[in-house]
Amino acid sequence: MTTTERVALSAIFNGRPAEPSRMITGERMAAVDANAAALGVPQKQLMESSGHAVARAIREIADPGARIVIVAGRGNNGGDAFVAARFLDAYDVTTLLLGRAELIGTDIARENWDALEQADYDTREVTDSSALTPDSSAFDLSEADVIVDAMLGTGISGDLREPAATAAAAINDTDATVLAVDVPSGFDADGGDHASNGVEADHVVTFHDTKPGLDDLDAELTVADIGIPAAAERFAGPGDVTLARPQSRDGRVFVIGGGPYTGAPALAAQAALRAGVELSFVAAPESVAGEIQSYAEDLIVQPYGSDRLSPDQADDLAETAERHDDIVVLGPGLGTADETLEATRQFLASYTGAAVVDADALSVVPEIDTEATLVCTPNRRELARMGGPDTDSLRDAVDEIEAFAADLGHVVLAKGVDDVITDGDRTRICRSGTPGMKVGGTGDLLAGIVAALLEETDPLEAATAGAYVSGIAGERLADSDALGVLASEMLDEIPAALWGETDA
Ligand SMILES: NC(=O)C1=CN([C@@H]2O[C@H](COP(=O)(O)OP(=O)(O)OC[C@H]3O[C@@H](n4cnc5c(N)ncnc54)[C@H](O)[C@@H]3O)[C@@H](O)[C@H]2O)[C@@H](O)CC1
Ligand SMILES: [K+]
Repeated sequence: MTTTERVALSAIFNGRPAEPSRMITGERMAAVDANAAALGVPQKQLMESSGHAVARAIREIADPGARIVIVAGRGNNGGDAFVAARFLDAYDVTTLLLGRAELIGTDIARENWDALEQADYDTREVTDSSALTPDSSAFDLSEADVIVDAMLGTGISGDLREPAATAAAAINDTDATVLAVDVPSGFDADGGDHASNGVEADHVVTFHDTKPGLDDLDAELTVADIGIPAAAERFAGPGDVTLARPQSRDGRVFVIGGGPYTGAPALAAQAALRAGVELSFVAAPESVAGEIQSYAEDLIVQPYGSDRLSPDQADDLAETAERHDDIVVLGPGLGTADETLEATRQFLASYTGAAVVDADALSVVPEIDTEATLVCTPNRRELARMGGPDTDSLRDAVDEIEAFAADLGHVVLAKGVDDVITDGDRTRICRSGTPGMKVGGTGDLLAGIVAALLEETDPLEAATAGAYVSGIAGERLADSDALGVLASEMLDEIPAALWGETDA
């Protein structure tokens, strides 16, 4: 079947006009799901939609009265199928759970299992997967017209382990039509690989968007709309934080800043430490190194012999950052002296690693060809000076900012009341924060947080999560009408904003 036919088929199932769907990884899907929950659409509601979509697909391929066997795992993929069973009263349905019901892994899947039991549906726990093999008399899978594969969804990677492996072999052995829920069990929705011992499906009903690699399988694919609001993808939320949250204390941030100003590099470097990096370095002129160090004993300040950054230091700094695989923050407090701007040009021309570019260093980015991976963090004024739109409301200028980022070839995090984060293709808006955060130093904080998150994830995700976390750090300090927040106070709130409950 061609992609166009698949899209057309999915339109029939969804009852909406065919439109080419985008691709989403399983990991990002979980983030969008968490964002939806924070917007008031809880996952149990999405599970209900998913189950309903599976039932609709079954009605397309099997006549009433047909024998349907659901083989479910103990995760949410199984939960979707428990829901589907309730929509299939016109069929002869048996739901098999691989394992014991007490071990169902999530509340929402368990609640849907309990509902089946209490409503007297035909449910069975399979504690010994050999019960499913063809020579077993315990359960005859071969009687099924349709087998629903709801063992494993987007929560897995690698070859199937037992009992799923035996069950998959038994399913593949039958002549029944196999319909997979979300992905065929064994399919890695992040990498697009299919385990060699995975389920071979004839139909796949996947949710929200197709997943990488699904289109290449020899199966009929339906993409079902399950009612996730577009805002769950568009607006930064707690799911974005989960994606970018550091899992271990790791990595080094290298702030190149200071000269005319000293607070800015110190704030950026401290924010990176608060956001999980192991070491935070500041390369700064000798004349101000002591002052920067005096703000925080946690920083490692590396002085160079001049009053301000100049081309003499550029190659050395790029070489040092690359040797240690540092994430660079370029710009805080550097000033706009000609020789400093020349030094930032030279640095970016030779540097090939990752960097957050902020403040005075931003103006050179449009003129420079660089192999570095950059996240540029302009405020309104800096964005206009770089050649982007000049606007009061970044949100109204989203399309222009997106086009600007596409042209620039780097991720842009434009800072305003609502931040706009874009790589020129994918674009997000961040609404967290308080009016009081319109104070000196919060931009430096954000640069440091994004740098730390770049250790963990890709530039767009790091910038999105960084913007959200910085806003939550501000919200934690003050009611939205309190205008006295200080960036230095926000530092202490970063860990809770990043690792605490962010969806309250
Ligand atoms: N994310 C979303 O937006 C939604 C997800 N839903 C469903 O939830 C599913 C994801 O659910 P879960 O995250 O609970 O994960 P799964 O239901 O995919 O299962 C995860 C379980 O598989 C086990 N596992 C991992 N690797 C394995 C391997 N190689 N062999 C055997 N077992 C393995 C893990 O221990 C874990 O218990 C989706 O595929 C979809 O069906 C839907 O309910 C609706 C919304
Ligand atoms: K599945």
